[in-house]
Amino acid sequence: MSGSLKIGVIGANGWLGGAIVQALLDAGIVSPEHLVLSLRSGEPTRFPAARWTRDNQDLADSVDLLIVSVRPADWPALGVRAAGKLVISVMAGIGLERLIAGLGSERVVRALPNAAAEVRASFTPWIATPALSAEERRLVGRIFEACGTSAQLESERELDYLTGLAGSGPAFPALLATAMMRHATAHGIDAEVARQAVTHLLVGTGRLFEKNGDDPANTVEVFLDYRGTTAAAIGAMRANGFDEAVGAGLAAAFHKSISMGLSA
Ligand SMILES: NC(=O)C1=CN([C@@H]2O[C@H](COP(=O)(O)OP(=O)(O)OC[C@H]3O[C@@H](n4cnc5c(N)ncnc54)[C@H](O)[C@@H]3O)[C@@H](O)[C@H]2O)C=CC1
Ligand SMILES: O=C(O)[C@@H]1CCC=N1
Repeated sequence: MSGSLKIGVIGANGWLGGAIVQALLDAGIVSPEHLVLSLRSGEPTRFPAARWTRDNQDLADSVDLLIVSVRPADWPALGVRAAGKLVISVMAGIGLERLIAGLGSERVVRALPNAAAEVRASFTPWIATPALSAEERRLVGRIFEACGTSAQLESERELDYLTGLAGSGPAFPALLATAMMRHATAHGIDAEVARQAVTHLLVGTGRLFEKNGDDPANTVEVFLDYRGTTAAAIGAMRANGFDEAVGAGLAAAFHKSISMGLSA
């Protein structure tokens, strides 16, 4: 199906849409002359060899695969019909039923990449309607493997849950890093030194997890065994509600994913 596959991306001037387009080009899944990209206002800043348009219906009519990457609040006004087309939506919260009804296509995928698609390191859960063929599912897998790694799910409830854990995910280590930097600088540590420290600890921990393929809880246990500084810190963090705060945050994202879909 790929090679001469024509791909259209609505919202390609945005953060995630642009990251996906770059990943598709880097992986050779599409060539620039087979890309049709849309933007709402201004001038395109990237992908000069692609065809840019402001006419989303013309874009949908011109391509084999349509990717919708506008914000959920912009979905109701989009009004694009894509009967007979394969469509991938990366919008948080908009469920398969609404996508099928709005687009007029039965071949729809809901996917939740994250911001790390920009560096080909997104984990992307996705779910497809039964109408997708095995070949189309392989294509969807290839697209999200180009953005990092991916997993096809069986239930939309899992996708709603993972909208927080995976889609919003990079924001949470960033939140931890912000709290650590704030504390360090309040204790007189130079801001640039603190920034380097938290950046390397996030990158380094991620690499260790990848290398060991281990349950993160084992890493925590190994550190607790020293009964030293780390155990003192973890004990104090847990006594102050660390686990409960993370759980409440993920539950809030799960509920928001469902409620956004009802209101958007
Ligand atoms: N940024 C992220 O980390 C993630 C984003 N998402 C989802 O991806 C979607 C896009 O998010 P971002 O790229 O972050 O937002 P963004 O605001 O950077 O990009 C959205 C783009 O869509 C354009 N747009 C809006 N209406 C349009 C229309 N009618 N025609 C053409 N273009 C139009 C906007 O001008 C903007 O450039 C959202 O639905 C979001 O829920 C999902 C997971 C992660
Ligand atoms: O925050 C949101 O609503 C989604 C998930 C990450 C970006 N957009």
